[in-house]
Amino acid sequence: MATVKSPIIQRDNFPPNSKQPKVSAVRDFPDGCGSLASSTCQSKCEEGNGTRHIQNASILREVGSLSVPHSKPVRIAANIGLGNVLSGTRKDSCVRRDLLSRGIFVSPFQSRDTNNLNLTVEDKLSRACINYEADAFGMSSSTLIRTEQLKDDKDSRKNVKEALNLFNKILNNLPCGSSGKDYLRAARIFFERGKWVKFPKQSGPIPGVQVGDKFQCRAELKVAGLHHQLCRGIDYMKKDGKILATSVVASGRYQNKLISSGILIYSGEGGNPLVSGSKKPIDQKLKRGNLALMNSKEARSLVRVILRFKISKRCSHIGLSGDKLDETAFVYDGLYFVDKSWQERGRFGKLVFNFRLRRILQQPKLDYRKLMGKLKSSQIKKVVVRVNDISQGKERVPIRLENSLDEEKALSFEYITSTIYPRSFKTILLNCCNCVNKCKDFEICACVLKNGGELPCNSKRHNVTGYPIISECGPSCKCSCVNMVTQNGICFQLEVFKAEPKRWGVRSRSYISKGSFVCEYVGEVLHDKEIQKRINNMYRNHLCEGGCVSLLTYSQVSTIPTDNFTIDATLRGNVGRFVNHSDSPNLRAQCVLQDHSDVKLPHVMLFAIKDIPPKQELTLDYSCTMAKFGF
Ligand SMILES: C[S@@+](CC[C@H](N)C(=O)[O-])C[C@H]1O[C@@H](n2cnc3c(N)ncnc32)[C@H](O)[C@@H]1O
Repeated sequence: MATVKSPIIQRDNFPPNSKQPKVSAVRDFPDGCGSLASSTCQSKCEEGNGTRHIQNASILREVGSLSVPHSKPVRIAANIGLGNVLSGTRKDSCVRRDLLSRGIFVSPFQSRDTNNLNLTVEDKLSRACINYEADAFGMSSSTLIRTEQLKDDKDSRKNVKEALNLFNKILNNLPCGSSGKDYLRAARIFFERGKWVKFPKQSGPIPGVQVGDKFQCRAELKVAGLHHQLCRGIDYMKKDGKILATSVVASGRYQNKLISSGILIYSGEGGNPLVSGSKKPIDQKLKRGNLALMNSKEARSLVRVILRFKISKRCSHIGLSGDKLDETAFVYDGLYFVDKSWQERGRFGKLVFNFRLRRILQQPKLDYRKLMGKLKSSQIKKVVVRVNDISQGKERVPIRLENSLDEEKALSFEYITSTIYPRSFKTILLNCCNCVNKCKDFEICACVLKNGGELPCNSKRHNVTGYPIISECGPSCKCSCVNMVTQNGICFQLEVFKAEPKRWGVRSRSYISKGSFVCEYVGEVLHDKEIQKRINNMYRNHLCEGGCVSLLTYSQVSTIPTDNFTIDATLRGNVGRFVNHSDSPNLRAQCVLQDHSDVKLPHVMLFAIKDIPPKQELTLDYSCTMAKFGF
């Protein structure tokens, strides 16, 4: 086992016990200057054609709160004429220092390299960097370029996407929720299924994963093969009897800092009372992750860096004023190598290991300002109004309402969870089956026989029948089988949102897999004559003012002749009343009998006919329904 002595450095700017800002690790520089920004150019650089100021190029950006950087970014390459330095005609001491500090030796012979003659400034610099990095990792430059090309491998990317899709399906089939525990459970199930084997740990790029890829949780990082640890920040593997770091996650729990020039100061693991498992602060030990990073420095091996973005903002809530909205995203920042390590006293006065990681230059740059902007605008900025649960606790899962366009709240109806039948309707209970436990004997089970001798759903509770009307096992059945899919209520995190010009619409915050039960279309069952009366009187003004009515006629969704009844969800209904029409819908209506046996007035249940990714609008084909009443 390697023993590495590292100097203990007491940094003046971080005295023991001093409060240092929490860092989630974000840096910010525009295209073209990020990887070239110097950590050694302090504040000014003299240039041949005038003095240029390089402001704050070396400032440690404290980025825990994802604040916009203090200084304006600088285009150092353009400002100080790197091309001339590389070709040896202009001696800019600042740039030379910068390149040398990165270990890039600018050879005076480079200018005589005939291959270099037609190269642009950037090409020259890239070439110098590739050669340097290839040397550093004991690879030829062509090896390095080949590994880069792997990232474009379409099949690998497809594989990673499929794996993540499956993970999300599992997650969304869990009994609701996307908490940390659910992520862990979903990851366990994902790997237990055996369809996907764990990627063997490897250092360097992961085929199919590209710089800038976003992940919602650590479990997704594991599924993609980027970082195998679900809790720890440093992942490592054994190679030739030594442990080497393969990836690190800068999540903000330790005092990591990202310097604007692609340098991450990564704090070692252990001894932090803020992290579960460590009760009181102690000196960090040179073992596990810390030892792995130390060995990686020696071996000059590549380390993948994943940054965690956390955006916290108060948003306008109804009922819960000033509620905090936290969104997290893990972003793959690319390959780094460890070039320096030291110990210093951390904020709890104990010794911590620090590792300086440098980003490999020959990688796509991340535009952090753009990324942050995107995250903020897509997740937070737009929320004008949010109601946490329009069902007010009546549904198993809260039904959120989000309006990012104006301040309307769409609450002018009564939320009900079961369909209201007309007074004249006489409930005739379904015949129950006598099965015990599961309905297995399809030749005897009365419920299965009503469905043509087949269970209408599979073990995943997905609807698999082509029957126009299905019978579920009812409340008086003695079995406890899967054939009660629609009786458990809504399972997905449905969200009502303002969808101009259709006004309100519905989407899911979680992934819905094909065949899943989404929700019932709940409302008042009324005769069409009564509906027409309402349209002519009660709804008239409402319609004139551009409002919507929510009607679903039985003749539209059922092939069985009905007695002209319609479900009106305009005044009383559930989330189903917000499902809009589409010619290429992702939901379909299925007639279901569960608590009564009247085939003319079944429950109308909405099932997914496609895999539906989160945030995609849920739609149904109901054009004829609207036509019936002249819309
Ligand atoms: C069941 S409601 C759907 C929710 C409705 N958008 C709302 O804001 O309450 C049906 C009404 O929505 C509107 N709508 C539904 N789908 C639409 C579409 N594709 N284009 C325009 N309007 C639509 C029509 O006014 C229709 O009468």
